[in-house]
Amino acid sequence: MENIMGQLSLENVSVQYQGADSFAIENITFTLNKGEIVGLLGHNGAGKTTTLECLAGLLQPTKGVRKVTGKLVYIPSDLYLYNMLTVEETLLFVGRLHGMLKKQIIERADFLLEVFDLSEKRHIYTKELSFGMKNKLALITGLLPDPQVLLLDEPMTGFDALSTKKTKDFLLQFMSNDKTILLSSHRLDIVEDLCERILVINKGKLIFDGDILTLKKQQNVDSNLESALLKLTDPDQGEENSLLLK
Ligand SMILES: Nc1ncnc2c1ncn2[C@@H]1O[C@H](COP(=O)(O)OP(=O)(O)OP(=O)(O)O)[C@@H](O)[C@H]1O
Repeated sequence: MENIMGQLSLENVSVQYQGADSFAIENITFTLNKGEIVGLLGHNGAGKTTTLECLAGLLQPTKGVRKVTGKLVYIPSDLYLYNMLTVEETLLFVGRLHGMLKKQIIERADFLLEVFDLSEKRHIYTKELSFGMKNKLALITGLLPDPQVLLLDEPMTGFDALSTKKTKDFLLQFMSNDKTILLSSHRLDIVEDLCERILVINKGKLIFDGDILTLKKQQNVDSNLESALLKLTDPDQGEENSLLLK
């Protein structure tokens, strides 16, 4: 891989958790290029979070190599927020961890709080936010340092319809600045709206890497990503599925 900012890859990566008798993910290989927004799909326990944590550098692969260039931010699905900090204090704290100046943090926070309709909550303790608002703040903490690579695990859980629409629009706008996003979600409507390319993990193995349209064509499904995905991950089709990997 050339040293292009915003590129990331896993090469033959396997992870076996301590005490486990099998791999959580096995022999995973893919590259994401600058400017791509890619969906990471799979059933519960398939290995999506393990893959994201590997890319984020939080988990050391048992085997294989991880390569990332550029500033990367990972927002887990259950990001811990300090209860006794206000929304603004949380952003000042996170911004400082990223080496940002106070003026920079406040400017960017003003902008992002406005985008995500949280301006009125800036002096509220995080413990007083609703579930959806906490998840919005988690996403804002990720966007605050303007990373080149964003890894998102179920980023819009608890968002209402308008917030989901605004967030999708914002992420597409964010992408036009040549960012790279890997988005893990069970919300297939969100994935279809944002991503052309998807990675599908099934029982720890990458069984599809390609365009959503290609998957639908291969599975003989006209319009519905859910049906195509269910056909792909149907255990009875396991043999055929391994042939679909590009
Ligand atoms: N800390 C851990 N220790 C041991 N096993 C783990 C650990 N974290 C995850 N696993 C196991 O690794 C496998 C993959 O889990 P992972 O969390 O990556 O799945 P996922 O695709 O993100 O699932 P979900 O959609 O439910 O969030 C599962 O079998 C899970 O039980």
